[in-house]
Parts: sequence; structure tokens; C-alpha cells
Amino acid sequence: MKNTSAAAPHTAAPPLRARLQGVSLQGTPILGALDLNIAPAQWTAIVGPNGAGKSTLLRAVAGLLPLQGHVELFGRPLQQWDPKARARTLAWLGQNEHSSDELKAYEVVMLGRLPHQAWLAGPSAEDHAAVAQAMRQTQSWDWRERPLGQLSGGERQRVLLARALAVQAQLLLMDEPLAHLDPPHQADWLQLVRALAAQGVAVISVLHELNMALQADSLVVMQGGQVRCHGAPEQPETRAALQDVFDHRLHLIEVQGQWLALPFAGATPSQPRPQSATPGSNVLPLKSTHRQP
Ligand SMILES: Nc1ncnc2c1ncn2[C@@H]1O[C@H](COP(=O)(O)OP(=O)(O)OP(=O)(O)O)[C@@H](O)[C@H]1O
Repeated sequence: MKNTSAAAPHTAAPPLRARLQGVSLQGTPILGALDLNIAPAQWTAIVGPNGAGKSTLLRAVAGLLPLQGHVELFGRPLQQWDPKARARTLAWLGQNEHSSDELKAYEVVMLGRLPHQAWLAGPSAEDHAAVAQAMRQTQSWDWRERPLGQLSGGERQRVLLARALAVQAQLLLMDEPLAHLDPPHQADWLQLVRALAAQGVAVISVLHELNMALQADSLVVMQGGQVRCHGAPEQPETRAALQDVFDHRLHLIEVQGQWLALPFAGATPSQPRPQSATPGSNVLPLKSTHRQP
């Protein structure tokens, strides 16, 4: 897949660097102080229990929330970016987006091209080509003439994903992108994200599907508005943090080099937990005969 973004920043600076002192919503502190550095050409998954602050973190670094601290996009402070250049560089897929219901799917995806268009100029041939490519990548081309509001949850999500892809940005932020997607389309999403990373795009996604998240290049493990750990799934300390934030109610199993998370009903938060969150606790060795996909 070709990424022809005219907005591709020519800089060696990291796609995203955040130094937050905190984020409050309606006067309630939600995120504490945290640092986040996102490497280029990587897929980062943000995981953690409900209410950990994952969506708030994603919205804060996207510039969608007031924050105390500093966020840099490709080495330049977020607030110093020209809004259109920023919109070409950072693409966003939010959680449960419910706007544009009356627009046709094609028109919704074309919204992703607005940052590329001159004022009142209308879409160019390149914009139409980018929309067609994004809709084919998400297999949403067939319902391009249908209003967004008449699509099923999964169909709608694929149109919204196409809109984010059509931006052809170098940084792609997605909040629960797998919501409503069936397993084959989850697999397609995984393939797409890997292809984007291989092309140099930095992808950050909030995910509840731990088995998918464990396939990311790195995990940001959150709890209570803090980043508990940021590391590769292969690192024992990352998996130990995962166990810890989920109250040790996971089995982490390695199958042919891939880590899987299985919830188990054995312990509850009120029961004694394993002695420590040391690497290896609740980690089951398993020799599997499963074939890799
Ligand atoms: N507008 C708001 N005003 C006050 N508190 C809020 C607001 N939005 C979110 N919160 C609170 O902030 C905390 C973090 O919310 P956030 O949506 O970031 O969590 P999350 O980790 O994404 O959760 P989930 O996994 O359930 O989607 C939650 O306790 C939530 O109730």
C-alpha cells in the first residue's frame, strides 16, 4: 500500500513525545504526570483496565483536551503546528463516533482528505484515489453510496477507519479501532497496521483485545491515570505489569513465539494474589500444536 502523504514530515524527531504534568476533566484529575515517547514506524498499543485513562491519554496527546505539560509532534510543539498541516500529519479515529450519519460513506471518507484540499477547491483526482484506496483497504467500497447512519456497527467502523487511512498521515491514533469488527476484519486491521508501520507510519491504538495488543511492537500499560510500563510484549516486565494491572486474572501463554492472554476465573481482587508481579507469575509454559495463521 502506498502512502503518498504530502504532509510527511522530513525530520528525524520522534512522531510523538509527551511530557504531561496532568490532565483534569471537569475539575477531576484523570491523568497524573507521565512521559510518553513514540518511536517511528512502530505500532504501539495502549492497554489497561476500564477507567485507567487510556482514551484520555490518547485524546490529550492528539491535542483534543486541555493539559498541563508539553506535547511534541515530530519535534514541534503541538500548538505551533498550522492546523491543516497538523491534520495531514496526525489522523484520528475516535471511539463510538456518532456524527455524519446522513452523509454517504464515500463522503465520510472524503472528510479525511479535507486537510489536503485548498479552501473551496473541492476534491482532486488524488483525493478521489486516496478515498477509493482506503475504502478498498477496509472493504467498505461496496456501500460507498449508503448513508453512514444505515450501516451496521462493523460496517460503520470500517468506513471510519477508511476516513482515518485516507488522510495518509505519518501518525495514526485510534481509540478502540476493533470495536464491532468480526475476527476476519480484525485480522485485516492487524495486517493493515503492520503494513503502515513497515512504511514508516507510527500507529497508536487503545485496545481492549489483549491478544491483538500483545502483537504490537510495544505496549503502554496504564492504571489509575498513570503509565505503569512501556515496553515490548516480549519483555517479562511488560507482561508482569499487564498481570498486575489486571489483578492477576490473566493467563499469559506463549504459543509459537506469540503471547496470548486468557482471562481466568480463579482469583478475584478480594482473594489473596500471587506473591508478586515478578516476571513469570501466572505465565503458563505451553507447547502448543496450534498452527500459526
Ligand atoms: N468528561 C469527564 N469528566 C470527568 N471524568 C471523566 C470524563 N471523561 C472520563 N472521565 C473519567 O476519567 C477516567 C478515565 O477515563 P478514560 O475514558 O480515559 O478511561 P479508559 O481507560 O479509556 O476506560 P475504558 O477502558 O473503560 O474505555 C474514568 O474514571 C472516567 O470516568
